[in-house]
Formats: sequence, C-alpha cells, structure tokens
Amino acid sequence: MQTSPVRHSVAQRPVVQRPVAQQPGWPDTEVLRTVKHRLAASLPLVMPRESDLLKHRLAAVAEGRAMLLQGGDCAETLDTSLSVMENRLDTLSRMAAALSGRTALPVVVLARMAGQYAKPRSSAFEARDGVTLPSYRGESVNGLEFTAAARTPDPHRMLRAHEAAAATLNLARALVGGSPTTTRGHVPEELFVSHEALLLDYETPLTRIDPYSRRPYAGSGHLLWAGERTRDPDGAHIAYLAGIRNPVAVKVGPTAEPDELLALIERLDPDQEPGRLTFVVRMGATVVRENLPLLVEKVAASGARVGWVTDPMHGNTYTAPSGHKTRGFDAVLDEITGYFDVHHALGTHPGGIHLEMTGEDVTECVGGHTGIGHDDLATRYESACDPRLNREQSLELAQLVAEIAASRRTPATAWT
Ligand SMILES: O=C[C@H](O)[C@H](O)COP(=O)(O)O
Ligand SMILES: C=C(OP(=O)(O)O)C(=O)O
Repeated sequence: MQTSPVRHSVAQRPVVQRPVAQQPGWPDTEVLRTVKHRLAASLPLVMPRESDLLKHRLAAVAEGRAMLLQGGDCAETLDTSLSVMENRLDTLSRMAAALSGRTALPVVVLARMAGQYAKPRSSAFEARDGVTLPSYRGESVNGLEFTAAARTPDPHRMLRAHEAAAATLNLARALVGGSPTTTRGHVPEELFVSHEALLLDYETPLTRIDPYSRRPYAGSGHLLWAGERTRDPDGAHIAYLAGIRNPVAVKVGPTAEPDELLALIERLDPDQEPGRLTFVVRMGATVVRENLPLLVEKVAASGARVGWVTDPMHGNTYTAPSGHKTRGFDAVLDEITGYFDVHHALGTHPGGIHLEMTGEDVTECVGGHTGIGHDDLATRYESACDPRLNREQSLELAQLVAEIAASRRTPATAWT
C-alpha cells in the first residue's frame, strides 16, 4: 500500500481573511465544501524535500551561478498525450542545452505543468453575438465551450484537475527517469513543476504539514507563483504564499512600484532565504527599459537576495485582424534584450526566462524564422487561452537568448 509521510492537510484552516481576487463564483457552496474535503484527503503530488531542492537550485539562479528556464502551456488541458509530453520535454531540454552550452551555466528546468489549470482573466464575462457568459477560467473551473452549461463553474473540476496533474507528473517523472532508448528525444535530467497559485480552493486543501520540519508546503507543485492580477501584498494570494515553505515567484508588470516589491519581499522572504523568492518581470517590450531599472536598483539596495527572470510573453499580447490573441516573436525578443540590457547596465544577474511555449507545431505566435504570419494563425491555433511559442520558435528563441546572455556578462553572473 502506498503511504505518504505528508498527510495532514491544513485545508480547513483559514490562512487569513483577506480580499481574494480572481476567484470563480462557485454556484453551490455545499458541493465546494465536499470537493475541498476530498482534495484534503488526497495524496500530495510533490514532496517537501523536492521543493527544498528546487529552492537550493534557485538560490544558484539568484546568486548568478545558474539560469532558470521556466516554460509550458498557458492553460493546460485535461487531455494531454504521451507525444505532447515528450515533445514538450524534448523542446525544454534542447532549449536548456542551448542556454547552458553558450553561457557555461547550469540551467534549472521548471515546467509550467501538472497544475496550470486555472486562469486569471481581464474580464469576468465574455460576450458573443448578444450572449454574455462567464469567461473561461481554466479546466479546474469551467469549460471552454461557449455554452451556459460549460461556462458555469463546477468544483468537481478541481478533482479532475488533480487527477490530471497526478497523471501528468507521473508520466513526466517516467520520461525523465527513462533511458534515451525508451523515450523519444531528449528529456531534462531533473524536472520540477510550477503553476500559478490562483485557485485557493484548490491550493489550500493540497497544502500539508511536513512531518519532518513541521512546516506547511504546497503539495500541488514545487514552485507556485502569484500573477500580475493577484500580487497585492495585502491580498489573500500573497498571504497564502507567505504561509508555505516552497520556493515562490511573483509576476511583476508595468505598473509595479518599488515599494510594492519591497512589501512583497517583507511578506514572502523576510529571512532572506536564498532561492525562496523570484520576481518574474512581464512589462512589455516598450516599457521594460524604462520601468525595470528603478525596481532592480531599489530591491538590490534593500539587500534582498531575490532571483530575477523575464516573462516576455504577457506584456506583448495583441489581437490579430482574424480575432486571434497573438504575440510577435520580435517583440518577445525585444523585451528579453531590454531586460538583459538593464541587468547588464546595473551589474545584476538576469536569471533566466519564463515562456508560454509548446513542443507542438502550432500557429499561435507570429514571426520567427519559419515566418508565421497573421494569415497562418487559424491553421493550428490550439491554446485554450493565450498564444504559445511553437517548437521551432522556442528553439530559435533559446539560441538567441543564449547569445544575448553570453554577450552581456555582468559582475553578478558567476561565469566560468
Ligand atoms: O495567461 C494569462 C491570462 O489568463 C491572460 O493573459 C488573460 O487574458 P485575457 O486578457 O484574455 O483575460
Ligand atoms: C496569467 C499569467 O501571467 P500574468 O499574471 O503575468 O498576466 C500567466 O503566466 O499565466
């Protein structure tokens, strides 16, 4: 019989009563309560010692001795397949090899996977042809189909998401542990998983007390992050992240002020624990050079030891004439270049990259050497939410980032 040393859920203990942004309006609180009890009784997906190991690896990123490659779907679906998993891991592995080969730094691979089932939305509702329904918020909340039935939030979906996460992680671990003759292509040597800690009704029941350290850890993934829309230092998401011992990250958008980052550091990393906190900058190519320097300067001056990473996707989204949400490869590259330039000028370590990407040949982002244009978007647009770089675009970008990183060495980067 499988036993787990981490089985005491803290699900029913309210972390703190605070405003909770971006939560679904569950129609039936009794069903919600039952589902939370079932999640609380289920096995965790990851173990505290694995999260501690990731924290240790991320300390090397924060200290300029390693780079982070974080990537995966915008919104995972429940129907992933073996070949999609293999292609994703193979692509991540090749990207890591490109980064590592050119910079001579180890690369920590952190998949957006096995938990990326909940999405924050700009608008709570979507209107089509005079019909208004709740926006799609990810597979753990409601369905993508534009019908009232599919769009009504259903707490049972959290159980299905948990099952899908377990199956995904199980397969990923098998692929990572498998020999090259039993798996197709490359796999990262060591794999960690991450997702946005958006749905507190999912995260809280899966939070467990580690019997060894007696401290709470998220059992749903190795690293959890707070998004741009839920990073209020006084909000419930930051209170939740403050209460767990996993490594955590926070997205930093164009409106972020130095004082907000200092407040986040105070809440999330008061002991200045190496690897505990990473800031993921997603400002947009047009503002990163202007807005980022002050933030990095003020954080560095505070003595905090956070890691910095660029997410060049979320600040560069626009709607193509066909109506598809898309991102341009050139803007993505421009934001990365600006981000590395800022760190180079300040003598700080740029840390790495966070991407929405897939190993499939989808047509969701435009540009890159294969020349995907607006007219191609409809050919294979499969994302349930935001557009991802496809396999060729991801590999091309990794080569270019490796060149940028290698040509902008900073004193804070412990180059060999
Ligand atoms: O991945 C991200 C968010 O959920 C997304 O960018 C929000 O998209 P929206 O502006 O279409 O709601
Ligand atoms: C929603 C996301 O990003 P952000 O919070 O930066 O908008 C995301 O990474 O899925």
